[in-house]
Amino acid sequence: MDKQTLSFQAEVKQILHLVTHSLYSNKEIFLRELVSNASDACDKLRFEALDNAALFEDQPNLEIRVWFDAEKKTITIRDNGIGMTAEEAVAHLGTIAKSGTREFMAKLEGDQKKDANLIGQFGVGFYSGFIVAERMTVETRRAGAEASQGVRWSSEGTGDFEVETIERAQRGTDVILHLREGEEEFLSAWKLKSIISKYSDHISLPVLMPKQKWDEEKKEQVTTDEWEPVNKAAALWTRPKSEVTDAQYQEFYKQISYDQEAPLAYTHNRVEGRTEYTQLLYVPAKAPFDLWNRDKRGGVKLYVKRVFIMDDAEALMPVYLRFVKGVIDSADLPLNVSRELLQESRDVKAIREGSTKKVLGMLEDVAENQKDKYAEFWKQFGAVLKEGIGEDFQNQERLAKLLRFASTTADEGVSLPDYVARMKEGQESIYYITADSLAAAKNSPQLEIFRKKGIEVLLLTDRVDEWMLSHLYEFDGKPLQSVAKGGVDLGKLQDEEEKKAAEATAEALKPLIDRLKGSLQDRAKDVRVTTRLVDSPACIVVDEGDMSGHLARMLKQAGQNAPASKPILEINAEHALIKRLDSAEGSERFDDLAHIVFDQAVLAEGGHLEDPAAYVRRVNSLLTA
Ligand SMILES: Nc1ncnc2c1ncn2[C@@H]1O[C@H](COP(=O)(O)OP(=O)(O)OP(=O)(O)O)[C@@H](O)[C@H]1O
Repeated sequence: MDKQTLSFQAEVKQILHLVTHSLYSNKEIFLRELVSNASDACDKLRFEALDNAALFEDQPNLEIRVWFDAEKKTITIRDNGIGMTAEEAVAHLGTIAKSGTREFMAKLEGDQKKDANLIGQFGVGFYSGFIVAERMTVETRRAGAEASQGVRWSSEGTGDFEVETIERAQRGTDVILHLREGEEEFLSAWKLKSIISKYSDHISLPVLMPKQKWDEEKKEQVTTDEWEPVNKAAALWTRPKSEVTDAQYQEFYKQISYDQEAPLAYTHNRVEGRTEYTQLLYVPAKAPFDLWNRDKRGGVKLYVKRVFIMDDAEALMPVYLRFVKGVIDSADLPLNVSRELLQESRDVKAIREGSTKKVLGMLEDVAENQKDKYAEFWKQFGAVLKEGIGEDFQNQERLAKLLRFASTTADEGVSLPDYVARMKEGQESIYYITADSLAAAKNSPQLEIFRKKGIEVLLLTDRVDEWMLSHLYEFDGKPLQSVAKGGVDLGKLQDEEEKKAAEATAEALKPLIDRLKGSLQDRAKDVRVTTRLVDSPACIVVDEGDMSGHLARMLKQAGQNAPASKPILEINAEHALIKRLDSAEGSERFDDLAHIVFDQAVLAEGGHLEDPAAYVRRVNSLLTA
């Protein structure tokens, strides 16, 4: 191919702009990114060579070399990995933004564009070279290709790049950084070594640099022809726990997650027995921008006997733990395992179960010993963890203990064990209400009797709550009961006298109730007297088996059909408005008043009126009467 000049794809240009303008405060990461790419390229070669050993050519030892040239002001990162064809170089280094780039760029707005943390979370990879380089040249040849199929790619990291075919005997890739004015500090063996050992110690391949020697005559360090490894070259997770420092665990996390913040917790174990594997798993402190995407594959990398197999091996973690990052290295799986095989493997099932238990254990530990941290975790990931209640029956009880809610006692952080410990004598159920917002839940008329009697009610406002509750019937032997469904049965909490009085009132109001049923026959399934209200005239409840108003609204918003079931109107016999209604019986106003009472109950519950204009007309006619 003759020399061609091509344009970067729009998203790539944006990334390049961000890289050179925003990541300046942490320049040295360029070396981490490029060494990591070199290591990935070697992993890929090792993997492809499983089926085709000829790809190793005459160089079976995979390695990365880093050196600099003080005169030319260049730094070179060389790997003898998989290399790239011309098409691959064009696609990977310029015209096809990595999956997620577009979505990511769309998410960044205004000032956020300067936020290095967000950019870090995404990982800028190859382009980070332009933080320190005014030009990057890549010389590469795909393993197995002819020497005449070498490629030179070169760019100043602005609008476009050049590619041409070159002769290249050496397999793999050289990335050559032509440093910008002012970046000379990186032309130092000591500096480069210290960056490599800081960021790349765990890389499983040797990273070599030319050996330095003290020259007595020149009185300075000079570079020799000998190469020496500058990293430990043992994958972090293969090292015994006692030899890995907290700082190294944290650094490894940054590399695999692109999260600049320290993880919330991590766990590192070697599991022996029928299935043997090593796991190093992290729970992040902050949710990634695409947490809600359930199709997003998990963040766990799979290795088999230290050979990298695949990123994002989703079969290794349940979907509701998709925020977990880390590495699992199995001793049992075949090296040529595919995603499909993973789904069916019994070993994978054992690994997934073991890893799930470990993650839950980590979370329990944080919840128990670092309550503030757990509260923050809950804000970030709580709603995702709730998915587990319906998806992981085996661990449902453990998960239920990890849940946190708002309640009528506290705005956040209430656990089910907390609730149970505070239950009133004679209270048999765990009461809850679902609503669109905390304010709507708190002010719901259905809570009035519970407030009056000092009974705590959980206030659930997450979108997944309704779904979760359809899988969680009880906790600690106590049923979970909605205060907006069915009749209120406070069981032993209600004394006999109260019950008798309620029955007597119901009897006395029978004619009124019958009349109301007539007026509202198209809107209410039933009308009855209730003891659940204190200050409000009426409220809407649904039958035990029916869908709650909150869930029906959510379904409608999502464009789905909610089964049409009419609610039940409950009235407060003690309320002035109901008394007024009673005395209006027989008058022509009765119908208007009945509808107003019903509409107000719908509004108080957070519902929408089907005919708001009719409501306004009725209220106005009363106001002007
Ligand atoms: N040294 C290399 N050898 C072979 N291919 C490379 C090398 N460096 C980069 N590439 C190719 O270029 C692509 C883009 O690299 P880049 O670092 O931008 O992203 P990435 O490595 O895919 O993602 P990330 O950095 O987020 O892990 C890589 O996926 C790989 O295909």
